[in-house]
Amino acid sequence: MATTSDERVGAAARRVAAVTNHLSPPGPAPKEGPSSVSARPCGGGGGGGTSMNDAYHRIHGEVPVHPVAWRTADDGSGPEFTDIIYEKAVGEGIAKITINRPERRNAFRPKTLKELSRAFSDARDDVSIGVIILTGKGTKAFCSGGDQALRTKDGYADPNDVSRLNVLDLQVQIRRLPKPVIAMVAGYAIGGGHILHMVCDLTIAADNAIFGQTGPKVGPKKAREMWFLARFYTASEADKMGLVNVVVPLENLEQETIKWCREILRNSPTAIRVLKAALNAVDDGHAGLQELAGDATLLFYRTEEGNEGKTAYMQRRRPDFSKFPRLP
Ligand SMILES: CC(C)(COP(=O)(O)OP(=O)(O)OC[C@H]1O[C@@H](n2cnc3c(N)ncnc32)[C@H](O)[C@@H]1OP(=O)(O)O)[C@@H](O)C(=O)NCCC(=O)NCCSC(=O)c1cc(O)c2ccccc2c1O
Repeated sequence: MATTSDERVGAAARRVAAVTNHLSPPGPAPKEGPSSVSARPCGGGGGGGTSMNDAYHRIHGEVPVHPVAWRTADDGSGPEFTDIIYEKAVGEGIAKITINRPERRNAFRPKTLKELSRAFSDARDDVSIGVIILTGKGTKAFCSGGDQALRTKDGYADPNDVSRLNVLDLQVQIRRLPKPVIAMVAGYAIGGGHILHMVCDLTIAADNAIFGQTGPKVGPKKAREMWFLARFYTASEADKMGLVNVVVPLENLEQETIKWCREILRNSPTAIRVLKAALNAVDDGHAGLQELAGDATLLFYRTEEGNEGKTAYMQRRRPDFSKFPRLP
């Protein structure tokens, strides 16, 4: 039977209303904090915006933007940190790792990298932590790369130590860490410091950020331009070439970063873990696939079906997989 266009529009409107009613909570929108902003950006840039009256917002409420209370953290595995500040937010799943060498524009020396590695490892193992912020002390620099005073012909070395390019291990550690790492960038991100923000999952840049030299994530022509000409680029230019996620006024940098963390923390940790591995797998070749396959194994270990294999082995019997469906 033919339907008129009015009937079709009416039916579509009824379907939308039914879905909306189904999703709407009975009461007013939940409030999570003393002050809040929209959880989904309105318009480009992702920098927040006004509240929207859609189903997502009615159910999830606003993302709070009140400041976090930081407490000093320690991995308990070695000497006290000197080159970094390691903190965790009280009552929230956020860790913050700050390179603390502002007098050197937060250049990293091998000691800095060892401490960074310890902190990232602790944040990874802490199941209460869901997002990690990497930043630099002060507003002048995120990180100016390797400490040139400690550069040798074989890499970088602290006095009496062996030279090597030890930042490469940290890059891999961040890349493979199954939790989002957000670079919170004010001031310079140069050389090895630029690569550090590139290997983070997201970058929130202050409007005073300056980027120099790049990894493979911008278009290949732009990457070559950055490497061959060694120019510096402003936050707004970096934004245009997709090098950062959002640019915010310097005074709002931490507030905006925390808001992104809180928004991420509302989502499934397992989904985020697998998504990070899947997004990296394209560029990381076999190492990326190994990580993704490892995540599939982890999911399998957590199933009844996975447990049957282990239980049968421990009980010296054949495993019985007959009750598990062979899904199409
Ligand atoms: C970052 C700057 C553009 C900032 O300029 P600004 O004018 O604001 O500040 P100053 O230049 O006056 O610096 C203040 C103070 O800090 C010292 N300093 C700054 N950066 C470094 C540094 N990287 N190492 C050592 N010291 C630094 C500076 O000397 C001043 O000290 P005073 O005693 O004079 O007060 C500008 O500072 C700048 O251009 N910095 C150098 C940037 C640089 O060359 N970075 C190294 C790039 S290469 C790299 O990082 C790297 C490391 C690796 O481990 C790799 C491993 C494998 C592959 C590649 C690697 C790699 O590329």
